[in-house]
Amino acid sequence: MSIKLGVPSKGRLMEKTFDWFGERGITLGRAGSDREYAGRVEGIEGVELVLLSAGEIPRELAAGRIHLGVTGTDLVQEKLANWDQQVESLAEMGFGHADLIIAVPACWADVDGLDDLDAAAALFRARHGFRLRIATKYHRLVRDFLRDNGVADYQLVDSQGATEGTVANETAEAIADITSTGDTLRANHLKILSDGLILRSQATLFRSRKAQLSDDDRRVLGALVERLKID
Ligand SMILES: Nc1ncnc2c1ncn2[C@@H]1O[C@H](COP(=O)(O)OP(=O)(O)OP(=O)(O)O)[C@@H](O)[C@H]1O
Ligand SMILES: O=P(O)(O)OC[C@H]1O[C@H](OP(=O)(O)OP(=O)(O)O)[C@H](O)[C@@H]1O
Repeated sequence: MSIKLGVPSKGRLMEKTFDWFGERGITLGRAGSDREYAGRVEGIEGVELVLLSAGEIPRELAAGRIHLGVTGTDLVQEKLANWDQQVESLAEMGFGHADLIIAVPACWADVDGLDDLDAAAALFRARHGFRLRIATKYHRLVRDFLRDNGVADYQLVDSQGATEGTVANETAEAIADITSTGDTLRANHLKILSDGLILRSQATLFRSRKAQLSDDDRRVLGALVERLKID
């Protein structure tokens, strides 16, 4: 047996994760070409690298198929009910920062915060006969946040990408999505609600609370955590 470490298989998160481990003396890399999803680990024995979609890492951790995994806090909290019972956050890694926010058309002069959104939603329903639509892929986080903030008269519509475009395309009136520079929101004439921050996310190293560990695995995990200087 060995400790399985799940890392995003492409893009910004993968490269920065490789750098983060590299700075701590553990070299991660692809086994072969850029297209190959097998990984290699140098600098520690008994650790196996598994390259996965960032969006699948939460589920793999919760199922216990990987012992450790790197992904965004947004994806863990969205995809796992009672996420902290299934995984433990070991280290915030200082990259992949993104804020999950609610945004509305910049031209909605009367809507600044959630109370205004609630009022606009009631008006919208009375006028159009259906609920104001909020496009998102973060259904759990958005539903919980709006419930906790007393906004009820809306419906979520699923958007798995290019979410900011749904307002111009008239498939939604508002959106909930992640932003980092704010460029995509500005380009699509959207503004963030003044109290519309749902979650601050960053890349995080998680440990599965569900994965089985042999005595050897426990030793390797202890050594790895020590090497990564995690308290
Ligand atoms: N513009 C951004 N700036 C910083 N972090 C971002 C940005 N966009 C996404 N992220 C973060 O990266 C993670 C998502 O990465 P990625 O887009 O590779 O995942 P995914 O779309 O679920 O993966 P896949 O397409 O392989 O299923 C999330 O945790 C998110 O918060
Ligand atoms: O604030 P910004 O720096 O402009 O970044 C925000 C954008 O980045 C993400 O999209 P991504 O590139 O992952 O594509 P997606 O639309 O497929 O989610 C996110 O969904 C926003 O659209």
